[in-house]
Amino acid sequence: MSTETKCNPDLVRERAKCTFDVNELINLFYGSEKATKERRHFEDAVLAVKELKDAIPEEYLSHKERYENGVRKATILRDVYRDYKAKHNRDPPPNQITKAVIKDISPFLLHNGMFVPTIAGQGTPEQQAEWLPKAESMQIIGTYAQTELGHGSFIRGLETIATYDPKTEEFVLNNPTLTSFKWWPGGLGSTVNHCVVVAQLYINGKSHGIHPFIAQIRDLDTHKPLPGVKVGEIGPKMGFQTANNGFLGFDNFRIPRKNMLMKNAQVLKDGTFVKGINEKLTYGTMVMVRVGIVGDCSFYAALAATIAVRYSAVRHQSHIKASEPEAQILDYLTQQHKLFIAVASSHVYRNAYLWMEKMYTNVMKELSQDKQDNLPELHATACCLKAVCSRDAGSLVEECRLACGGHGYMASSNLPLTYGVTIAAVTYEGERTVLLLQTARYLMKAWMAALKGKVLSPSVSYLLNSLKESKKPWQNTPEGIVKGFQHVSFGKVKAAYETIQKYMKQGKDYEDAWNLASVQLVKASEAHSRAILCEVSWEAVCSSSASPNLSRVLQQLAQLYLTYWTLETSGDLLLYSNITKDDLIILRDKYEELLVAIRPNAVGLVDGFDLRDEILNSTLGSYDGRVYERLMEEALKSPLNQETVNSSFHKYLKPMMEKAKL
Ligand SMILES: CC(C)(COP(=O)(O)OP(=O)(O)OC[C@H]1O[C@@H](n2cnc3c(N)ncnc32)[C@H](O)[C@@H]1OP(=O)(O)O)[C@@H](O)C(=O)NCCC(=O)NCCSC(=O)/C=C/CC(=O)O
Ligand SMILES: Cc1cc2nc3c(=O)[nH]c(=O)nc-3n(C[C@H](O)[C@H](O)[C@H](O)COP(=O)(O)OP(=O)(O)OC[C@H]3O[C@@H](n4cnc5c(N)ncnc54)[C@H](O)[C@@H]3O)c2cc1C
Repeated sequence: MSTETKCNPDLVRERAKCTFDVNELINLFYGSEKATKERRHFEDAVLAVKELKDAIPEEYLSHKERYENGVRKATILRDVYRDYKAKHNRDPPPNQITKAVIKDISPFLLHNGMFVPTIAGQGTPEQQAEWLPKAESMQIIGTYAQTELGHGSFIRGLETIATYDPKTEEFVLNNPTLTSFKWWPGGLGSTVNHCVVVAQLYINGKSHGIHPFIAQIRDLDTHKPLPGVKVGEIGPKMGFQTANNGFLGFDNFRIPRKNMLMKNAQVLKDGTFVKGINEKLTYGTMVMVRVGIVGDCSFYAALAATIAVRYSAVRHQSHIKASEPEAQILDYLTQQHKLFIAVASSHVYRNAYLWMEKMYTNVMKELSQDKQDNLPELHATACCLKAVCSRDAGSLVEECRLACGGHGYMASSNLPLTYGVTIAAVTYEGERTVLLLQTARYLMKAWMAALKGKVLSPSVSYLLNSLKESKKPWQNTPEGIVKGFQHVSFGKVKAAYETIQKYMKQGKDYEDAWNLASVQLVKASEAHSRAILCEVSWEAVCSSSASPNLSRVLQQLAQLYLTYWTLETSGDLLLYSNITKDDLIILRDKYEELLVAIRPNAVGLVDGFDLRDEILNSTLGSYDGRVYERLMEEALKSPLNQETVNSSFHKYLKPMMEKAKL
């Protein structure tokens, strides 16, 4: 990081005000002092590679150049990872340095994030032995090709067909319609030579549902599509420009029988289909990635908050009091209201991610012993937390962007790109509403079990408690607020269930009643997520090992999150809990007190995310606060500023002006 001496004086003053040890926060956030050291060491190693530095900002490159530059850097980055592993005999520590290098999304994202994990999670030991070493060493490059032009959410409706031919012991892949073409997979456009293809399995004319197959689609030497493969790139998007999303269709393309990933279901040589213990295990990679997305949301909220808080400390505009100099915009309570929730939410998502990761690891361990009891809870929880955190994180990033005024609209602030990337997670890996409805299915089942007095899984056990206990008077404490959110969830789950029952009594069948109640069902899932986020994050803060100085600030942040959402959803709380108008007024005042209490530590808190300038990649957010200098330096990089007079003057403007004289 830059030295204090070169810093903008406002930031120096802000840092001097901080009441806790920033290094302690960094170590707590990333797990330990050792983890911080290792992460920084790895980031240093990456940033020392000269070839990874861009000559001009990516925005000035064409679509094609941007992709090619992305691949170039992704391959260099991959070498750094390999060298680290060879030297240290372990993978590099978790880090976000790809953001400093690729800036947008790596064309290898799907290779590392879904191709390799699907082989590991869905392949037999023999299949793993065949493909994992090649994939991990990048002898082959892959993606996860599931979504099609016609179907993304409803994967049982996928149209890609894999027909087993017992004579040759091969599967024949076909995309019989335009809508059956794979559409979206990252890296598919021009990068990968292999993919996991999710296709409908047919044996002797009988359908056996969707399964994952490994297909080599390009020649390893020439990179040309193999005969029977039609593949290409889908074009520019709102973000993900360097992710190289592509399309793919097969025409009687044959792959050997061993290319069906058979850890779960199997096809024997003679065409006998052997069912797996649970067909939903085929969806396993998606569950893993949804858990990871909660962690990504923490990162994106931290990144946007760091940029916007530092900028707000440096930016002066207008007066709070006419007699005083222009105020730092961070001193306006409205600005604190916009920004501190992003800081607080990043911590909440981080704690929720760590909690989910534990649940995921436990369930995976249980599944390896053929125990599936906790899989539905994992699926339901990953669905709703992914859905709620990604939507909230997108809104927080956008709010941070807006909070930077006009400069937040500059690409060089990195907030527009960050918004494009963050908001994509609302859709990919399961569209928000669709995932919330998955959780609602689970909540309805849990509710029916609660009505029968059955024991419920831990994440929904509050439904049973709320059913048994009479509603207690509201308590304006963090624990009281957590209970309040559980009451809201309880109330919404109950109301959605009763709405379904009402429609069924009116003669509707269950599916129609479900559709008619689905707005309520989605709201019930959201409320359930909020209750989890509040409970998990408050418990994490209470049990943390932080020093008293840091603990005080972390508790303030957690309380800010709880109070913010109490005020945002006060209507729900008035409907479903014993909160009163007076309680809400007390909490409104408390919320304002929290903003004021957090204000002196705002810069220290974002320094505590330890995101270096290269990762922030922002004119507004750098550690030294040289905002105006950087804005000008970046503007001067525009190709339009490399010439005094642009040729369009002679071609168009001058003739127009001369015509106008006639
Ligand atoms: C919406 C889905 C889950 C519906 O699937 P479907 O087979 O139609 O299931 P049902 O709705 O009928 O539910 C049956 C039953 O199964 C349970 N279940 C569903 N999924 C899982 C699961 N993963 N694990 C465990 N159990 C599961 C469900 O709860 C039901 O249980 P009941 O007891 O109530 O009967 C499905 O179609 C789906 O997942 N859709 C989303 C598609 C998606 O996420 N695609 C991602 C593509 S890859 C991508 O986007 C990559 C992005 C880039 C990046 O990551 O960076
Ligand atoms: C940036 C990005 C990267 C991606 N990368 C990949 C990849 O690498 N590999 C891959 O396979 N896929 C990828 N995808 C595809 C992604 O997984 C799908 O777009 C996603 O699952 C949503 O599916 P859909 O597009 O079919 O949306 P749709 O399902 O068509 O959604 C459209 C609308 O219909 C509603 N809707 C749909 N079904 C229901 C229902 N049952 N009940 C109520 N409402 C419903 C939705 O709520 C939404 O409002 C990517 C997508 C994006 C944006």
